[in-house]
Order: sequence, then structure tokens, then C-alpha cells
Amino acid sequence: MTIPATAAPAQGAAPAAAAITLKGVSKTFPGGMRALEGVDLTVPAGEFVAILGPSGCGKSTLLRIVADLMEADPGGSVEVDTPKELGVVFQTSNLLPWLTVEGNLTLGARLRGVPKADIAARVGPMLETLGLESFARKHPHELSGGMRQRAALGQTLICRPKTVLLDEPFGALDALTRDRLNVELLRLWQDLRQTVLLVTHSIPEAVFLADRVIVMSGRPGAIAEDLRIDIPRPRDPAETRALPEFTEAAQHLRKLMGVV
Ligand SMILES: Nc1ncnc2c1ncn2[C@@H]1O[C@H](COP(=O)(O)OP(=O)(O)OP(=O)(O)O)[C@@H](O)[C@H]1O
Repeated sequence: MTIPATAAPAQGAAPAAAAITLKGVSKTFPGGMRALEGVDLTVPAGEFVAILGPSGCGKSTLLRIVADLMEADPGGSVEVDTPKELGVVFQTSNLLPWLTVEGNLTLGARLRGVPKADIAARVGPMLETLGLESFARKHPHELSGGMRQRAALGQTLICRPKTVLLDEPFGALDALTRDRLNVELLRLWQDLRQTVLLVTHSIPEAVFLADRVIVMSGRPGAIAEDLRIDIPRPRDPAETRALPEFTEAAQHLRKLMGVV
């Protein structure tokens, strides 16, 4: 069992309530494929947690279980503090091809019950944050892959979900766009203080973004390491990457994952 790396709260401060609590979560697919084995994980509200692990170790399965898109094996438990306020962005975007970018963002918010006036007030700033303001009237097929992914992120974040599950949302992007979106994501997170669970294959991305990095072992996936990233915020990409704490954490994770 992994001891959560949650920092002790400052004296007098109440500890943050848990947004996600997994206890003994396992998953066996029909045919006997065991994808997860006894995962214990507590994520306090407002924490940014990155999940790293070898391909096929069950990261997406874990996210799907948290999102209630898939059932875990009987015996374990999954608790999400505000299941109705959960936003999910997967590797492939869910944009509707017949709607414009603006239409997709608006529909996303409308389906989640965001009041009309709030939607109208949020669409413009969200498009601007994501660098999509001049593509508001374009349809998904007229966008680059990076733009589509940004729009998909906007479609979820415009609803201001309390908990955000991100499954490799930037995996298919070029390094520059990815860096830029990382910065935007952090900025949005710092404003809204959502709970974030991000699956990534990038060690630098995990260290730059997260308060905690969870490393999963190979299949069946279990938690092999729960590493707290004590790098002050706000984090500037160039300054953060030059910090010894950044290098140290990244090296530790590379070693652990056998990428040297
Ligand atoms: N619906 C399914 N039915 C059967 N097996 C599945 C199903 N979904 C996933 N698996 C298997 O479960 C294991 C974990 O898959 P999962 O997609 O969670 O891994 P992952 O860590 O997210 O991988 P990657 O990093 O490559 O995206 C894999 O071996 C996969 O083949």
C-alpha cells in the first residue's frame, strides 16, 4: 500500500477534503486481462496529480473508473466528491464535426447546465486563453490537431468542473504547442483551483505541472511511487526547468521508469 504523499497542512489550516478516494481498486477485463491491481489513491481537493507509467499499465483504465465510465472489480471502492462536476478530456477529442469551435464550446457548457449568460461571458475569454479567438467560426476539420485538442480542452474547462480528468490531452501535439498549453493549463488551474488528474507519458510535463507524480508499475498497474513535487508556484517554464529540484525529480522518475 502506498502512503499518500499529501503534505501536512500548515498549522491551524484544515486539511483539504479528498476529491477522489480509491481503495483497493482492481480491474480484470473479460478474458482475464488484469489491468489494475489494488490501487489506493487519495487526491485532496485542489491538487494537481500527474500519472506516469509504461504503456498498457492501466492509466486510462484508472481514469475511466474514476469518471464512472467503467466499473472496477468488486471489492474495492471509488469515491468522487463531486461526480456531477467532473470534466474529462481524452486523447481523441469529442468535438462535434457539424458545429463550429464556438458552437462546440457553447454546447459543452449548455449540456452541463451552465446558465446562458455565463456561457456568453465565458466563450470569448476561453477562446482567447487557448489562442483560438480567430478560429471561433471554423469547424473541427478546418483546424490543426493541436487546435482541435485545445478546443476540446476548452469545451471541458468552460464548464469549470471541480475535478478534471485529462488523458494524454497533449500527446499528439508538437513540443511548442504542448509547452504553451501546459502554461495555459497551469494558469487556468491557478485561477480555478480544480482537482486535476492528468495521465501523461512526459516526465518533464508531469514535474512541471503537478503537485504530485504517481508512477504506476507495469501491468497489472499498481502504484509504484507517489512523489511530491515541492517546486514553488506560480511556475514559469524556463525558470522551473532550471531549478535543481526539477532536475532531481525528473532524474529520479527517469531512473524509476528505466529511461536513462
Ligand atoms: N475494453 C477493454 N477490454 C479488454 N482489455 C482492455 C480494454 N481496455 C484496456 N484493456 C487492456 O488493459 C490494459 C491497460 O490499458 P490502458 O489503456 O488502461 O493502459 P494505459 O496505461 O492507458 O496505456 P497507454 O499508455 O498505452 O495509453 C491494456 O493491456 C489494454 O489492452
